[in-house]
Amino acid sequence: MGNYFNTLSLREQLNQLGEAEFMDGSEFADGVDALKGKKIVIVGAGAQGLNQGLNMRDSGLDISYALRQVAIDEKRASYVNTTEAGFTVGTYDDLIPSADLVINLTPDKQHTAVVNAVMPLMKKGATLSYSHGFNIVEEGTIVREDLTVIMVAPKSPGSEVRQEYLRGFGVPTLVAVHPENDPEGKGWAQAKAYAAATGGHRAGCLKSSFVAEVKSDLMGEQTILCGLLQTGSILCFDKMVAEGVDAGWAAKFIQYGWEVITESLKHGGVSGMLDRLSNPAKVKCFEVSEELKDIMRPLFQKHQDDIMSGEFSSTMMKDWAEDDKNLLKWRAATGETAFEKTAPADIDISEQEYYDKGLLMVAMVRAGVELAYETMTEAGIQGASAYYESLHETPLIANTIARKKLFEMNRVISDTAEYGCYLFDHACKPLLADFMKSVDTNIIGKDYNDGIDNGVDNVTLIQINEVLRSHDIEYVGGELRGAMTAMKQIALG
Ligand SMILES: NC(=O)C1=CN([C@@H]2O[C@H](COP(=O)(O)OP(=O)(O)OC[C@H]3O[C@@H](n4cnc5c(N)ncnc54)[C@H](OP(=O)(O)O)[C@@H]3O)[C@@H](O)[C@H]2O)C=CC1
Ligand SMILES: CC[C@](O)(C(C)=O)C(=O)O
Ligand SMILES: [Mg+2]
Ligand SMILES: [Mg+2]
Repeated sequence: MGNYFNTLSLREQLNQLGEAEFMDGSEFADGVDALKGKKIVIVGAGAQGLNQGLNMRDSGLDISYALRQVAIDEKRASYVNTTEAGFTVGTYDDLIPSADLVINLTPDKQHTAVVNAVMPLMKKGATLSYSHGFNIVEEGTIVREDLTVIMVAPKSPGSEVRQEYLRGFGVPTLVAVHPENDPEGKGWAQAKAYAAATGGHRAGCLKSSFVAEVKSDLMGEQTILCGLLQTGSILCFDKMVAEGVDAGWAAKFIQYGWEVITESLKHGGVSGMLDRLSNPAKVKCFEVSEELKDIMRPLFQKHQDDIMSGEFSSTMMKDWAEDDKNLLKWRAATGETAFEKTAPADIDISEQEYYDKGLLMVAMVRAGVELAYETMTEAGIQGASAYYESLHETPLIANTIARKKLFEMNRVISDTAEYGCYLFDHACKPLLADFMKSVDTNIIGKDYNDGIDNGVDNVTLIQINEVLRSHDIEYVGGELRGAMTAMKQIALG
C-alpha cells in the first residue's frame, strides 16, 4: 500500500483529476432500480452513515447497519439511533456475508482496519462503496479483484444530506467507479441508483473519479468551507468585542450571520450576495475582498500543493499514529475561544442587518469562495466540481454553525476535514493579523451605511459589477443552478 495518486503517470493523474462530467437528469431515469431488492449494509452510523441510510430507506431501498460488537454491547449512539429508527442492526458476521452492497461510512482513519475486517466476509461479486476516496487514493488500498468499488460522495455535511432530502431537494454529489475494480461493469448503474436514493440527482451529480474527489474535497474543507469560516468567526468576534460591541450580540451575529449571508450566495452566486449590499457598501466590500484575496492566495495555494503532493495526508496520518494528539489538542483549544464560550444574546437581528453590519464577513466569503475555486481549477479540477466544493457547500456548512457554532461544525464534518480546518486556521489567523488591525467596526458590527452619503461613482460601480459577474465561477454556477429546479429557501435564524 502507498499513495495511489503518486503511482500514476502525470498524464493519468491529469486525466483522473479532470474527470467531472455533469450527469443529465435522463441518466437517473431508472431511479433506484439497480439497487431495488438488493441487500445494502452500511458500516458506521455517524454523520453520513445514519443520514444517508434514512434517505435511502425513504427512497425504497433495503438498508441495515453493521456495527462493532462493542457499539451494540455499550448501546452507543450508533446503536441507539439506528435501532430507534427501526433499522435491522447486527455485527459484521451477521450482516456482511449476505450483503450485495457494503457502504463504508466510518471515519477515514479507520478505513484500512474496517476494509480489512469486512472484505474477507463479503460474498463474491459484491460491491464496496465509499463517500470519500482517501483510503483508495492516499493510502492505496487494494480491494479484492472480484469486488466492484464505487464512490458516492455528497458535497455536504451529513446533517444537511438529510435536511435537503426532507425539503424535497438534495446535495450535489460526486459519483465514481474505481478503475481497478469494476469486474462486471455494473459500477456506474449501482452508483447512479445510490446517488438517486440519497436525493443527490436533484441537486446535480458529476461522473468523477476517486482522485478528483479527494483532491478537491480536501481543498474545499481546509480552506473556504471550514478553515476560513472558523478563522473568520474568531477574528470578527474578537474584533467586535475589542472595539466595545456587546459580546452576546457579537456571538449571535457571527453564529447566524454566515448562514444568512450565504443563503443569497447559494441562490444567486457571488454577485447575488454582494447585490444585497447598498452601492457604497458593495464598493467597499469589493475593495476589502480584493485585499483579502491578495493576502490569502499563497496560503490557499500551499494547501492545494500539499494536498496534491501527499504532504497533507502523510502529516495527518502521522497524527493518526499518535492517537490524534494534535487533532484533540486543537479541538479543545477551539472550545476555549471567546466566541465559542460566549452565549448568544436573546435579541432579534433582521435579515438585512446581517449584510449591513457584516460587510467584512461578506468580503471573507467572496474572497474564500473565489480563491478556492481559482486554486482548484488551476490544479486541474473541473469548474463544476470546484463550484460544488466551494460556493454551493459554504451555506451548508454555515447551517451547522447556526445550530451550535464551531463545535457543531467540527462535530458534523469528518475528522479529516476537522484536522485540515485547524491547520488552515492556525496559519490564517497570523496572516490576517495586520489586516485585522486596520479594520474598523464600520465593516463589522456597525452599519456601514450609517452617516455616509449613499452616492457612488458610476464607472467604479459598473467596473466592479463587471469583475464580479465575469468571474468563471459565476458562469459555471449559473449553469449548475439552472439545473437545481427543486432548490428551496431555508428558514433562517
Ligand atoms: N462528516 C461528513 O459530513 C462527511 C463525511 N464524508 C466521509 O464519509 C465517511 C464517514 O465520515 P463521518 O460520517 O464523518 O464519520 P463519523 O465519525 O460520523 O462515523 C462514526 C461512525 O463510525 C463508526 N466507527 C468508528 N470507528 C470504527 C471502526 N474502527 N470500526 C467500525 N466502525 C467504526 C462509529 O461506530 P461506534 O458507534 O462504534 O463508535 C460510528 O458509527 C468518511 O469517509 C468521510 O470522509 C463525506 C462527506 C461529508
Ligand atoms: C466540508 C467537510 C466535508 O468534506 C464535507 C461535509 O463535505 C467532510 O469531510 O466532512
Ligand atoms: Mg466534502
Ligand atoms: Mg471531506
